[in-house]
Amino acid sequence: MTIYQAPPVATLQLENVSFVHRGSTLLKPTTLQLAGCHRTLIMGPNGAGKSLLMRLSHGLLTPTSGSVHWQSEPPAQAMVFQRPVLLRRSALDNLTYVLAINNPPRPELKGLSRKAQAMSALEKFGLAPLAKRPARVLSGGEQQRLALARAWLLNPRVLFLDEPTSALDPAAIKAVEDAVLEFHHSGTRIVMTTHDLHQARRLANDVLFLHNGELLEHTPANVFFTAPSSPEAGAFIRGELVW
Ligand SMILES: Nc1ncnc2c1ncn2[C@@H]1O[C@H](COP(=O)(O)OP(=O)(O)OP(=O)(O)O)[C@@H](O)[C@H]1O
Repeated sequence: MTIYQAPPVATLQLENVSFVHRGSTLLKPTTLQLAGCHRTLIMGPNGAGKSLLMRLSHGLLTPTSGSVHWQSEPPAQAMVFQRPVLLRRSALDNLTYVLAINNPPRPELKGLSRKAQAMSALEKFGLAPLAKRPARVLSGGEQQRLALARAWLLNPRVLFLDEPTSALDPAAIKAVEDAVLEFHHSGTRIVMTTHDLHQARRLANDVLFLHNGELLEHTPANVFFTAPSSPEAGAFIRGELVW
C-alpha cells in the first residue's frame, strides 16, 4: 500500500489588509499569519467581516489596501460555501466536469478514469446511490456533501469553508464535520467560519474573532474559550448579544 505523506502547507500572510466599499470600511487594516496545518475557525457576530476576510484570503476579492501572500508557492485551494453552487447536471457530472478542468488527480486516484475518480469521491462522501440524480434536487445536506466531494477531488492543501453547516440538521452537520476532520487528517489546512460555538469548540485549533470589521483576537482555541482578551469576545462566548 502506498502511504501518501502530504508536504507542509505554505504560510498565509496578510499585511495591513483592508476592504472599503463606497466609503465604508468593512474590514479595518488586518495583519495576521496562518501557519501550519491547523483548523482555524473564524467567529464573530453577523456582518463582522468573517466572509470578507475569508474571500480576501482565498483571492476572491482584492483588498483596498495591504497585501495577501503565501510565503512560498500558493497552495492548491478550494472553497465550500453556505449554499453550494452546483451545475444543472447529475451529481456525477458535477464531479467529472471539475476533473476535466483541473489536473492532476489526487495521488491515490492516479491512473483512474475521470468517471472512476468521480465515483470514488461519491462513495467516500456516501453519495454513490445518488450519482445519476440532478445535483440541484439533492437535499441541502447532500448538496453540501457533493460540494465537499468536489473539493476533495481538487486535493486542496487549504480548504476554506464559509458557514458550511448553517442550514443543516444535526446528522448532516456531523457528516460535514467528519469530512472536515478527514481533510485535515490528510494534510489539508482548514479555515472555516461558523456561528456555532459548540462546533467551534469541537473543531478549532485556533480562533480568529472579528467584530465590526476589526480582528480583535487570534488565539489558540483553549485560550479563546476560557480567557478571551477582548470584552466583545467574552460577551460573544457567554451568548450575550454583541453587534
Ligand atoms: N463584496 C462586497 N462588496 C461590498 N460589501 C460587502 C462585500 N462583501 C461583504 N460586504 C459587506 O461587508 C460587511 C461584512 O460582511 P461579511 O459577509 O463579511 O459578514 P459576516 O461576518 O460573514 O456576517 P454573517 O455572519 O452575517 O455571514 C456586510 O455589511 C456586507 O454587506
